[in-house]
Amino acid sequence: MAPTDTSAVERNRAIVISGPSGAGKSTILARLFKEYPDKFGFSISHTTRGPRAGEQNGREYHFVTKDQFKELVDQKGFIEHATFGDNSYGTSIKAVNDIAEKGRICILDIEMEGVKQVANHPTFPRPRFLFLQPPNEEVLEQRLRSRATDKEEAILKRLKQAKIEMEFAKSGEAPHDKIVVNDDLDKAYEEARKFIIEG
Ligand SMILES: Nc1ncnc2c1ncn2[C@@H]1O[C@H](COP(=O)(O)OP(=O)(O)OP(=O)(O)O)[C@@H](O)[C@H]1O
Repeated sequence: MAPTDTSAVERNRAIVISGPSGAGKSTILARLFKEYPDKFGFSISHTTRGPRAGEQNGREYHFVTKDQFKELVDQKGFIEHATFGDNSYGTSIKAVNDIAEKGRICILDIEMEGVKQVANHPTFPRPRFLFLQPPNEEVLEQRLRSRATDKEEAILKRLKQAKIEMEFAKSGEAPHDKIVVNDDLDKAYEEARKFIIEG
C-alpha cells in the first residue's frame, strides 16, 4: 500500500458540513461544486449492505462484510460510522485522505452524531466544521414541504431531529468553526463559500 502523502493531507484539510435536514446543504454544495469543478470531492463510504444493480465496489461504496467493517471500527479506521437497521455505514480515514491526495478538499456531509465522532476521533486531524442553519423552524418546515420529497411522517421526524441539531449547535459541546444561517440563498452561499475557500 502506498504511504499517505501527509503534505497533501495537511494542505487540503477536510470540511465537515452539517445542519438539519432541509437546511440547504445539498443546494449549497451543488453550487460550490459547479463554481469550482476541480477543487472538491466526496469520500467513498464503506457499507455492509450489498451492492444494488449498477453499483460498483469502490465507486458508489466500498462494499465490505460485517467482519471487515468491525475490524476497521476496532482499528479506529473510521472517522465516523453508524448502523441503520441491518446495515452499517462509515467514512474511513483512508477514503478522506484519498481525496486530499488527489489535490482536492474532501467535503463531508455528516449528521450530528457523526460530527461528534469526527470531532472526538483520536488520530484524525481536526477538519473544519461548518453548520448550516435554517432561519427558523417555520421556514424549515415550509422548505421541507415544498421540497416534496418526504411523506408527512418523515417530515415530522426531520423537524423533531432539527430541533435537537439546532440545540446542539448552540451548545458549548459543538465543534463548529462557522455557523451560516440560510435565509437568503445568495447570501448564505457567499458566506459558506468564503469560509470554505478562504478559511
Ligand atoms: N435559502 C433558501 N431559500 C429558499 N429555499 C431554499 C433555500 N435553501 C434551500 N432551499 C430549498 O429547501 C429545500 C431543502 O434544501 P436541501 O435539499 O438542499 O437541504 P439539505 O440540507 O441538503 O437536506 P437533507 O439533509 O435532507 O439532504 C430544497 O427544496 C431547496 O431548494
